[in-house]
Amino acid sequence: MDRKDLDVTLYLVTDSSYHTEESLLRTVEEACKGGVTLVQLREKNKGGREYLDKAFKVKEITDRYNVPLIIDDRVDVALACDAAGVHVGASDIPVAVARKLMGPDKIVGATAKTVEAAVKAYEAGADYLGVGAIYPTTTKVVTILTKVSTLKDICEAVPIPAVAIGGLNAGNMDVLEGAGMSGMAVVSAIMKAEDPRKNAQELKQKIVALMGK
Ligand SMILES: Cc1ncc(COP(=O)(O)OP(=O)(O)O)c(N)n1
Ligand SMILES: Cc1nc(C(=O)O)sc1CCOP(=O)(O)O
Ligand SMILES: [Mg+2]
Repeated sequence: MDRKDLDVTLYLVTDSSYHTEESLLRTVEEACKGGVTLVQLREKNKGGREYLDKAFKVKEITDRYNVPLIIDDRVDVALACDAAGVHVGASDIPVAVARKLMGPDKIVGATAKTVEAAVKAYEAGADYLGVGAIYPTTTKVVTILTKVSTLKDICEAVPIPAVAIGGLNAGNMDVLEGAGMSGMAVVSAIMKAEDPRKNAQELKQKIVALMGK
C-alpha cells in the first residue's frame, strides 16, 4: 500500500494470549469483515520464528480484505513477511532506525504519551502515533495513562494521524469527542468479543460518527 493511503479509523491490535491459533485467525478475519481499517499483530512472548509464522498466516487473511498489516516491535519480522509496516514504542528500536531499516515506502508507527515524544517521533519519520492509555487496560499491564487533553495537544502539535488506545470500547469512547484523533485502536473490544464482526461494525460506526467523517 501507499503510505499516503494509511487509514487508522479503526485499528485492531491482536492479543493471542487467550486464543488458539484457529480462533485468533478467525477473529482477525471477522474483524476485517466488520470493517477494521488496519491490523497490528502484537506478540509479546514469541521468538522470531514463531512470530514470523503467525505473521504470514495473519497476512494471508488481511491481504484478502485489503487491510494493511503492521507488526508490533519487530522490524525483522515486518520485513520478512512484507508487512505494510511496524509499530515501535519507547523500549523498541528508535523511530529513525526503524524508518531507515523499513525504507521510505513502509509505515512506521510510534507510541507517544507526551507532546514532546510526539514531535520527536514525527521528526524521526513516524507515519502515525498511538496515544494512550486513555483508560486502564488489562492488555498492557505496564503502561501510563494519557489524558484526552494530552491527546488533543498531540493532534494539534503534529501533522500525522494519532490513534487513541487503551481500555476503549463502544461504551466509553465518547470521551474522545473533539480530541482531533484520526482513529481508535482496540484489543479487548474486538479480540474478546463473542461476535467480533458485530463489535467491529459497531465500533466503526461510532468512531466515524464521533470524528464527524
Ligand atoms: C497503535 C498502538 N499504540 C501504542 C502501542 C504500544 O506500543 P509500545 O509502547 O511499544 O508497547 P507494546 O504494544 O509493544 O507492548 C501499540 N502497540 N500500538
Ligand atoms: C497495546 C497497548 N498500548 C497501550 C499504551 O498505553 O500505549 S495500551 C495497549 C493495549 C490496549 O488494549 P485494550 O484495548 O484491551 O485495553
Ligand atoms: Mg513495543
